[in-house]
Amino acid sequence: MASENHSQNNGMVVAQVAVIMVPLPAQGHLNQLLHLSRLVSAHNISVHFVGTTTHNHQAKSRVHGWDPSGTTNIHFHDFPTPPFHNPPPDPNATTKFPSQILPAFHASTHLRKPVYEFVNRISSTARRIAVIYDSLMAYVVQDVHSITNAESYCFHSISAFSLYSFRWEISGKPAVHAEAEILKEVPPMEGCFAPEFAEFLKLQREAKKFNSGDLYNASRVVEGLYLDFLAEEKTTGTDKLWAIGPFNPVVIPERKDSNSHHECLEWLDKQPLNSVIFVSFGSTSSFSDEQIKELALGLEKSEQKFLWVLRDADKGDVFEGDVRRAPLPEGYAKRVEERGIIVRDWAPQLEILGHPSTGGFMSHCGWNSCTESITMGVPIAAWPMHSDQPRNAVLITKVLKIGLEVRDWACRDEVVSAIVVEKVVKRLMDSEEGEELRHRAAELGDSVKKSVMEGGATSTRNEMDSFIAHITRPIFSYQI
Ligand SMILES: O=c1ccn([C@@H]2O[C@H](COP(=O)(O)OP(=O)(O)O[C@H]3O[C@H](CO)[C@@H](O)[C@H](O)[C@H]3O)[C@@H](O)[C@H]2O)c(=O)[nH]1
Repeated sequence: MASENHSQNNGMVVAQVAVIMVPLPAQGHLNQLLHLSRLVSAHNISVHFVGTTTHNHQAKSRVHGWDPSGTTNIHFHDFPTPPFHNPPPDPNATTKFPSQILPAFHASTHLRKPVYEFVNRISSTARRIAVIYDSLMAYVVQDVHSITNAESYCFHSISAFSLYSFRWEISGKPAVHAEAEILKEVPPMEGCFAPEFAEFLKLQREAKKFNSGDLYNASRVVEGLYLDFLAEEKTTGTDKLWAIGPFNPVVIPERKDSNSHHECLEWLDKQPLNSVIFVSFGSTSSFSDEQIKELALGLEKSEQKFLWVLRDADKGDVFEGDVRRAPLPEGYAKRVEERGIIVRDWAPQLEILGHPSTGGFMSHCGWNSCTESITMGVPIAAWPMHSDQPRNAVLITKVLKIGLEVRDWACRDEVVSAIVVEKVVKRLMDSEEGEELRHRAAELGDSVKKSVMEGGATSTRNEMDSFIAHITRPIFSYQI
């Protein structure tokens, strides 16, 4: 059974390449490498997704837009880790960085030995092994370079704009190219991370021994300039860079039966075109009771339709322990029932953004949320909370001009008032300015979809083909 990616060797079928994904155990990272697994496996390449038992389960149970269990050449490999502390998030913390998941990150360092052994075992089944690892999992894959037919590719889970602007800030903000003057408006990284995260970052930096190329969940249509800057820099020890995003499906499959989808989609079915603002803050943000009350009142006063996902940030292990159910103002659900719904569980975000009734997205600007919204052509009301999000907010509102600011990062210690929420929601959903943003977002979404589906010189499709050609390139052996 020899095929494009397989050949016969003394009667044994040997694949040209097998790919091993090593994700960081946090939803926004698991999600991206799982989506990438789908894209790579579509090239008739076996993909091995390795992780802790609980996080592999999390990744599979939450994915939207396709079904990993229906894909025969994606294989999940679950590895145990020692038990880790699993505290709930603190909704009242001043820094919003999700420190509660750091014990899970540290527990994942125990994967170093089992992952090395696994790659070693798999290395005899293919001529080449391509290990694609999250830049925050360098520690785990550091021994792989001793396996002669293994190469490793570093996946950067944030936008090219954010990554470049972080590096620019760290290198002392040197003079910038005229086209990149906007970098001067990016807020400094103070307040973006918890100090304890530095230790984990250092571990990764020190372990990064070799790198065969960099992968980005980014599209040249959206971030071409910053991808070029990153390519020029070569700071990661390689001049190979592929911009193969968005990883998320760009077309949502049709819904089959009512049992297989979330009820909020049926509610959306009944709403007019572009009439609903989707409000959701990813998997790492928690709001204080006071902030939730202001947000609730602002949405109510805006008199716009809304679909609000109100849930706390993930714990390190999402399947263990209680989850806080944040209170809403007295009688709120009843008062807004004609216009809004509140979802307390995991919502099908990609499908919501792809629904024709969704006309705006109030988001914390995590990179997955940004790419999903850009792909589906939905403008964003930006409410950054931590990490790369203030940078993504600048990309969305000032570079791409497909969004408005809700939370001014400079005032991040203050509660965002109901009045601010009301005003921004009205501007986005019920004004000429909002219409223009929706128009621009739709145009960008179309270009991104074309770049994935139709190809062209600087398209995602071309870059993906180039990456696949690179990892499946012939292997020459010389005998003297
Ligand atoms: O009810 C929900 C909530 C979230 N999601 C999905 O969960 C993901 C959330 O990812 P993202 O938007 O990137 O937010 P975070 O979970 O906060 O992501 C973390 O990881 C990202 C990638 O590094 C960073 O950009 C963020 O700042 C960081 O907080 C997205 O795919 C959403 O579609 C759902 O499907 N349903």
